[in-house]
Amino acid sequence: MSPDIAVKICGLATPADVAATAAAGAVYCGFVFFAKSPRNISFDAAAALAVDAPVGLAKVALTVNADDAFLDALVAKVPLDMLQLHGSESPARVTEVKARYGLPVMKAVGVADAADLVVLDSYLTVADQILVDAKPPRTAELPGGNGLSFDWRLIAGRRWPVPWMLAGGLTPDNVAEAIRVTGARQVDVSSGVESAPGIKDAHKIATFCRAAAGAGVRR
Ligand SMILES: O=C(O)c1ccccc1NCC(=O)[C@H](O)[C@H](O)COP(=O)(O)O
Repeated sequence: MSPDIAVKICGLATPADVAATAAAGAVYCGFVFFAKSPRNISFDAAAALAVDAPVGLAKVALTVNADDAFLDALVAKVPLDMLQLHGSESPARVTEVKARYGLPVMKAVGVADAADLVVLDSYLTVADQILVDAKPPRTAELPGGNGLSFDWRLIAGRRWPVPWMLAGGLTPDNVAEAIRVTGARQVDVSSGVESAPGIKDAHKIATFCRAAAGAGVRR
């Protein structure tokens, strides 16, 4: 697979998910720690997956407005390469988390309109990466992983001074177009590579990664 586009497969729950993600050439795998999510896993389960993950597959922990006690326990138990903050954490909280754990932090920002890009800007000096995701509907149970896209034209031609990842409603069928419109070099997917909520599909993971790599080659 071309290293031109880095893929993150989020919401892994089983050794087979990790194996499929690595075999497909993804660069990152994500573990969700959010009780309401169908993808939520325990620290023990994540630790077992992370310890057995192939070298080179970056392990990302996704949390939502987690406090220090939660993050202390997570980081003590699970070997991680990055923390993904997917709630309403402020720039000051991102700074605190980076300093406390010494891990790179990716801040997720929900985008629905141009005003959200102003919010995004406020994280550029504090986060190591930005996850540019679809803003969840007000009624959504989950702040992410809803399989919804935003209007990619909102960020067409935008460039930021830190690495960023496109997310939200990506699928094997639309990821190439999403990359073409936005110029993303990294993409993140969860529900688009599932057969049911929380159940990853190895064939969809492979097809998604191939489609992303193909889009990178054509850029
Ligand atoms: O995936 C979840 O269940 C989840 C729960 C709580 C916060 C965030 C969550 N997922 C965030 C992700 O990183 C997803 O990959 C991203 O939002 C894209 O999701 P999807 O639209 O399903 O591909």
